[in-house]
Formats: sequence, structure tokens, C-alpha cells
Amino acid sequence: MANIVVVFHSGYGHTQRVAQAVADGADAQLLAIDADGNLPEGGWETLAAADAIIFGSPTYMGGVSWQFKKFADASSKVWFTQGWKDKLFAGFTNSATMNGDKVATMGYLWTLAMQHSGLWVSMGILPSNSKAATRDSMNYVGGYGGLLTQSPSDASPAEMFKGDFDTARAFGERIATVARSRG
Ligand SMILES: Cc1cc2nc3c(=O)[nH]c(=O)nc-3n(C[C@H](O)[C@H](O)[C@H](O)COP(=O)(O)O)c2cc1C
Repeated sequence: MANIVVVFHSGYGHTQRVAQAVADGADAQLLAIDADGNLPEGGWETLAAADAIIFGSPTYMGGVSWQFKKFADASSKVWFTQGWKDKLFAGFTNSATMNGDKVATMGYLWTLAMQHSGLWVSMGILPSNSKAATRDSMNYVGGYGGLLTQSPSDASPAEMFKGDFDTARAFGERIATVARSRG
């Protein structure tokens, strides 16, 4: 079984629910970046041991949260030795607007993975974009580079869309399949 870690920040609990669904699909361990932008005790060691690292952040002002960016900047210590080289990486982001510049956040998560010389796993699930599609169809938000999910600005985490969680679980399963295929 591959060792997969979901490292994420969530300010208000929405991205946390997506992180949980991705982790369920990937059979992964969750590593939450706290409100001060720090990992729990032993977090860096957990990441060092991972075969695959999945980044998650809400989209705030068209990018990652400052707490996620603090984690990313702290990972420069690992970058110096290229300690995450050749690990698998993937990413997800949640935001309030259907578009909301989520792709800018995804671009940053990809760039971070590339700085660490990682191998990026794409979404791998076609978007539901036909007339028959509903908000609960698979990959309705339509990410290709990673998982994009959306929750209305007045929706609590409990009110998020089932289709986004189904998609998140399937995305996690895909990452686990790719990780296992590497032996
Ligand atoms: C400071 C701030 C900036 C935000 N910027 C964006 C944005 O650029 N695009 C967007 O669609 N939603 C934006 N939102 C909405 C959040 O992405 C949305 O509420 C999300 O569900 C928050 O996730 P969280 O509960 O995991 O923190 C912003 C929210 C906050 C608090």
C-alpha cells in the first residue's frame, strides 16, 4: 500500500471536508496546517516518508491562504536537499465562486510541486458539461490539472455538494492507483 499524505489548510472547514474525502479515496493520512501556518509535531517527517503528497488550500484572493504559503515557504528547507524529488504530487482547492480564480491557486500548487522536482497527477476524470449534467455530477466544476470544488459563500461545510465529495473520493482513488503502479 502506498503511503499518501494530504497536507492542507482550511480556514472555515470547507476545504477540510474536501481533504477528508480525498483522503478517504486515497486511503491517505491527513495533515492539517493550523491557523498559524504550522504543521503538527512530526509533520515534516510524515511528509518525508510519503510516496505521494496531495496539497490542498482554499482559494483566498485568487491564491492559496497565507497559512498554506507559510508552509510552502517553510518547505524551502526540504527544497535545498531536494528531499521530495520524484514523489507524486496532486492538488485541490475549494472556493465560493464557480470560477473564482481557483485555477490560479491550482497553478501555484503545481509550481510548488515542480520546485520540489515532483511528478504531478492530473484529475483524470472528464468534466460533466452536457445539458443533462447536474451540480452533483462527477467533476461538475471541471478541473483537469487537479480537483476544483465550490461551496456558496453562505453555505456551511455541512451544506456542500455531494458531487464534489464523490469527485474528491474518485480523485483520491486515482492518486492511490497511480502511486501503487510505481511499485
Ligand atoms: C480572505 C478570503 C478571500 C477569498 N477569496 C476568494 C476568491 O478569490 N475566490 C473565490 O471564489 N472565493 C474566495 N473566498 C471564499 C472562500 O474560498 C470560500 O469561503 C471557501 O469555502 C473557504 O474555504 P475554507 O472554509 O476551507 O477556509 C475568499 C474567502 C476569504 C475568507
